[in-house]
Amino acid sequence: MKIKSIIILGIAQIIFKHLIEMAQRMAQKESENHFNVVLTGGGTAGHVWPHFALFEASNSALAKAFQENKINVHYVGSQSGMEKDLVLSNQPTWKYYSIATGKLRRYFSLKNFTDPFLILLGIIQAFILLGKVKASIVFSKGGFVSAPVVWAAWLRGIPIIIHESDATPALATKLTIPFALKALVAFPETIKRISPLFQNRVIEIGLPIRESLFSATKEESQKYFSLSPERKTILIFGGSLGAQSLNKKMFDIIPELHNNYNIIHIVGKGNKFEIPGLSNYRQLEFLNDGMKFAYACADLAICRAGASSIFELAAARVPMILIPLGMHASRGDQIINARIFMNKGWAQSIDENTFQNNSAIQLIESTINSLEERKKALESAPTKESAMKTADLIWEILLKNENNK
Ligand SMILES: CC(=O)N[C@H]1[C@@H](OP(=O)(O)OP(=O)(O)OC[C@H]2O[C@@H](n3ccc(=O)[nH]c3=O)[C@H](O)[C@@H]2O)O[C@H](CO)[C@@H](O)[C@@H]1O
Repeated sequence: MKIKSIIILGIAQIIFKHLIEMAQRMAQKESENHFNVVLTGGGTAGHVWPHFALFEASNSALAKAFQENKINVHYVGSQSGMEKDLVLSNQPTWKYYSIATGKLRRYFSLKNFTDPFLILLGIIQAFILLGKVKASIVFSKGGFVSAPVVWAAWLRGIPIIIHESDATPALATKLTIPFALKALVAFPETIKRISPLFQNRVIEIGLPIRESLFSATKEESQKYFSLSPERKTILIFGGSLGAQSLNKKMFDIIPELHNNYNIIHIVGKGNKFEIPGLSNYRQLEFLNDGMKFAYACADLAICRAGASSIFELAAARVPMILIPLGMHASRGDQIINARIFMNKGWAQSIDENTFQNNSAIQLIESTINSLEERKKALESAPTKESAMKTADLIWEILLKNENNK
């Protein structure tokens, strides 16, 4: 009886030891294979969608690892910026965290006295958060929310990659580049605008574009908007927030354009305006997944010259008339973006003050008469390769960092 108990106890001990070892091995393997990728960027959609593109890049190791649950994605944005809505409504498996944000203005505002404290609070919140989620890497797409996250990541010694979409570096890029391991740029022209001190970390990579944007056909898109397949379609939009002054100019000429064309007009949240009696005119505030239908059925786009919009349109081979946001409301980034696209033959660019009434209609008509030629010129524009290149670079740095631990 005693011998029997000793044998049973012995076997139980062996099984127990084996189970513990197995659990330890699994935990070790889990931590070896698990990365915590932290994404940040916000304010407008151009600072958010490129993140999505990385995880849609088919065949990229990063996207595959994410599908195999080897990557946790954590998004750090603001409490009220549009990044929150876009992430929460489109990415159910990503975790969203908001931090305090403050703006660094180059003009007088009473908020200039309080915002530095918000920025400091944002840095502290981001520092705690990055530790809590055990961040393996930070990828920043710019916007005011991103700088505190990058600074906090630097304090923690986490590798940082930043990306600038525009041809001229934004303030967030200038403030974060000293702390970044790599600074990616969409336009080759941006490189010369970056301080010589940081040139060694700059890589021209293009602009990551979501593959899903190209998943719709013209026919299904015409059905989606209930538009006549007999007519050419003009897509009008002013970036992700809409552009009130551009909308006003368009409202003046839409009744006449409507005689010959289908029109999809994205006016921006809160900018709806009723124009009665136009059966081939569709007015929307913002398109989420629907943007793929807008690109698939557009024969011509009339829009601002935000970087994501113009790279996406070029990739979708949609001829464009660009009306860049002027110096009165920006650092002039869109003017330069538009000029570069125009010089390459990928777009036409016109000053907002010159674009009005009859001359605007003439420009639109003449562009529609030369669509084939313009589409041909667009064949030299980049398509989806940037998302894959960016995702690969992030993956490479993740692995390298893991091996050096
Ligand atoms: C006013 C302002 O600050 N503009 C800047 C901001 O614009 P913003 O981010 O709005 O402009 P972008 O053209 O870069 O991006 C717009 C994005 O919104 C998407 N979209 C648009 C309409 C819609 O209904 N649904 C939708 O998803 C487009 O597909 C595109 O991906 O960031 C850009 C990138 O740094 C800059 O070039 C712009 O100068």
